[in-house]
Amino acid sequence: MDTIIAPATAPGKAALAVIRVSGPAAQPMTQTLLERPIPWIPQRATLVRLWDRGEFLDQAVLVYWKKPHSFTGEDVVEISCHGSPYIVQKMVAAYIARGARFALPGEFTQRAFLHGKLDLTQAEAIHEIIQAQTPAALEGALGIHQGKLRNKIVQLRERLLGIVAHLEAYVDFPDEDVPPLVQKELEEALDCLEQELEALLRTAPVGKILREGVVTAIVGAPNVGKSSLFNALLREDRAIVSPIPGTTRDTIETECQLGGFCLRLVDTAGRRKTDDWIEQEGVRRAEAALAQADLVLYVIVAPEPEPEEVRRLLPPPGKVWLVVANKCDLGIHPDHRDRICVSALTGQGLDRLQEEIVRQLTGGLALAKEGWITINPRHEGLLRRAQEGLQRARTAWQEGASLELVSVDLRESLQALGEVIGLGCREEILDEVFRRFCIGK
Ligand SMILES: Nc1nc2c(c(=O)[nH]1)N(C=O)[C@@H](CNc1ccc(C(=O)N[C@@H](CCC(=O)O)C(=O)O)cc1)CN2
Ligand SMILES: Nc1nc2c(ncn2[C@@H]2O[C@H](COP(=O)(O)OP(=O)(O)OP(=O)(O)O)[C@@H](O)[C@H]2O)c(=O)[nH]1
Ligand SMILES: [K+]
Repeated sequence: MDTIIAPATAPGKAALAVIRVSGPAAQPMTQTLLERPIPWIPQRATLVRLWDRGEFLDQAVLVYWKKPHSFTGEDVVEISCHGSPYIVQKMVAAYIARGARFALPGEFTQRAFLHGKLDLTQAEAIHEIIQAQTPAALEGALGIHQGKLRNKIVQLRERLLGIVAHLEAYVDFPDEDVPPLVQKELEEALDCLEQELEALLRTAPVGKILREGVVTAIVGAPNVGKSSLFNALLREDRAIVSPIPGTTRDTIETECQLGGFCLRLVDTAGRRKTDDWIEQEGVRRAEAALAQADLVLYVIVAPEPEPEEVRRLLPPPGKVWLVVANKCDLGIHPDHRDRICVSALTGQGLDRLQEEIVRQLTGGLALAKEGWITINPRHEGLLRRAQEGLQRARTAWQEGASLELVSVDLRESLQALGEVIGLGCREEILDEVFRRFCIGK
């Protein structure tokens, strides 16, 4: 295994910069940079002076982690130097000159995974901890980093393994039928597994919006108060409001936090001035424009009767669609008695709107038991595969197929569950996961 190096802190000027070196040569390479020898006591900070071929580099704090008791499971040296990009560059160059290689993105975490320090869900969670945009996203990522998802998957896998073992015990005795009592027991165990997979799968949509933000569209007829509502929602958490120029398109995206979610108000600025689009281009066009939204706030006016288009527009499936009656300070028409009524002007009802948005986004109580633990798209694909395996096994079982065939399907499920935590994953899949990380992670 070669020795890798990368700065662990972000590029740019800062009080400190941390450089991390991992691999068998971390210690001997560092030795050649030290002004004088040090005792190399693991996990202790040592103040050192570093030199490279007669050039003074910096005074720094060095921490040595001895294999296997390190983040990566290899010998690790961490150098905390002054946060000058030049110092960082020279330090890295000094190690490269001694045979180290600049680490690929995520390579330290990849090595931690390879040495069994983390499973794949925990490794992924490190990236998510860093990327978290909201307290809820962070809470979920920290939970997965602690092993909550891994434990769940390990438990499901062990139960399935038990079922397979039980079944396969009968394979060797083709003349014996599986006793009815055992059959019933196995079927119940499979049912139970399927339900738990289903519960995990249901967290995927929340996971998506926790990780990527909630693409939000505020729509409605002209002058109903869309801009005002937009501003009123932003005021909820002004500190984190930021206009971010879109990276892939020329649109301006504004983010705001709402009840633990990051709302991404996309394209509203551009569309705001031509809001008569409903009349102009018809309902179909309107639905197409909303296609990318996760959350649609359809604004109408509280003191007026329900407009006809509200009945005409069918909420697209898979989206949270809320009709919000604004300007309730001017009165509430009986049509809207059961609606969320707000006043963007006075702030009335905004708390309830916020609660309702969160309630709808989290799908009621679906998350309550697991906290904010949600699966990501990679997990989702694998859990679906696992579920399909179980369903095929059930069908085969009910149609009286041979036990061998049933167990083939169950083993396919086992394989998929294993891949969630990184067991038996192809190399390319692992590379794909880790290359999404930032440098030095
Ligand atoms: N300086 C520093 N800070 C850091 C990290 C790091 O690598 N270096 N981390 C990096 O993400 C996070 C902390 N995570 C870590 C996880 C495991 C080990 C580690 O050395 N584990 C060994 C020893 C355990 C022990 O002595 O109790 C092990 O698991 O064997 C270190 C950091 C955040 N802060
Ligand atoms: N009384 C009252 N007036 C409001 C409220 N919200 C908005 N308004 C007023 O309604 C008018 C239109 O508000 P906007 O926020 O510009 O409405 P809009 O839907 O973005 O309008 P367009 O951009 O023309 O589509 C403004 O004069 C606002 O001050 C409210 O809750 N109560
Ligand atoms: K406006």
